Amino acid sequence: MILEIQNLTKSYGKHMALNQVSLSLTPGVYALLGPNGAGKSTLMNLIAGNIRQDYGKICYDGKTTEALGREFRRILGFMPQQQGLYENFTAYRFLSYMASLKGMSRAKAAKEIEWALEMVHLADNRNQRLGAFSGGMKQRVLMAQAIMNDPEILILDEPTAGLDPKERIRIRNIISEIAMDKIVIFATHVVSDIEQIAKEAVMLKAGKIAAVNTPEALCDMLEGKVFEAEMSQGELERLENQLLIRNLVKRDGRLIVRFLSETPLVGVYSSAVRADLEDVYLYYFANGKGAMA
Ligand SMILES: Nc1ncnc2c1ncn2[C@@H]1O[C@H](COP(=O)(O)OP(=O)(O)OP(=O)(O)O)[C@@H](O)[C@H]1O
Repeated sequence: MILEIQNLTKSYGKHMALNQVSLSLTPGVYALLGPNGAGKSTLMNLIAGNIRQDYGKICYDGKTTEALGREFRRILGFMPQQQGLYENFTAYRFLSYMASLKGMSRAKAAKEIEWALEMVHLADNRNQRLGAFSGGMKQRVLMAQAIMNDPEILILDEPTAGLDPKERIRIRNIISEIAMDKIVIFATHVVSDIEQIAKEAVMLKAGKIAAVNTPEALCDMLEGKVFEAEMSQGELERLENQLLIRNLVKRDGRLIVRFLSETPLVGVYSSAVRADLEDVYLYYFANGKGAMA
């Protein structure tokens, strides 16, 4: 199983949302990280065939997805960003409807719905209306429709958006449980969602791939660029424009500052620390201040 994306390019009018993106994906979870507008949804919608690229191609096991047509759609599960669900439908009716859109027979649909409801822990809520579901339950029912038919490729567009930490963990656990032998693409802004489960992280920035590697290797690349230092408020004010600050903690009137910098500080003792994925995210996509990459 190999999904190859070659030079994928897509513009909306004059705005190039995706610019020559190439990726090679094999079974495992791929985290798609990037700020708002980076092109994550565009990339996922292109793979799912919801929109068409201007240039480039997508191949699955050597054949283009266009040539595969319906055959490709059968092995694909897609969870869109939360949108107006059929609020008056019960969970079961919604899933039956989605199963019929996927062309499943009644008997097959009944089996798949049971399995998917169990997987997302909504078996007891099957007869409740979606309008009465919490945000987390809505996300889980959207995930249920994506995993019906046991897809080989599973695309999840921000499945944890707007969820509390408990629901987020739940979704993450469901993903790791079903990810075996599947190519899973998981878009998120929340680094902690994917830290434990991603085989590789794809850093997407302004429509281009800024980096793609294992979380471990991405952290290795920041060796010697992440520091901690104890400083006074005055020192912080003097230095803050030179630093990309990850966080600050106050201890006994002094500040412990974790920051990214190309070089150690002059005049303040700082020690290099091991980078984590949050640091990597900040390195590529720093909010407010310019990122380093
Ligand atoms: N249908 C459209 N028409 C015009 N511009 C679009 C359309 N869809 C997306 N864009 C633009 O393309 C760029 C990429 O959008 P996209 O939704 O792919 O980003 P994203 O990384 O998924 O963002 P978010 O995290 O906010 O969902 C953005 O600048 C967006 O405004």
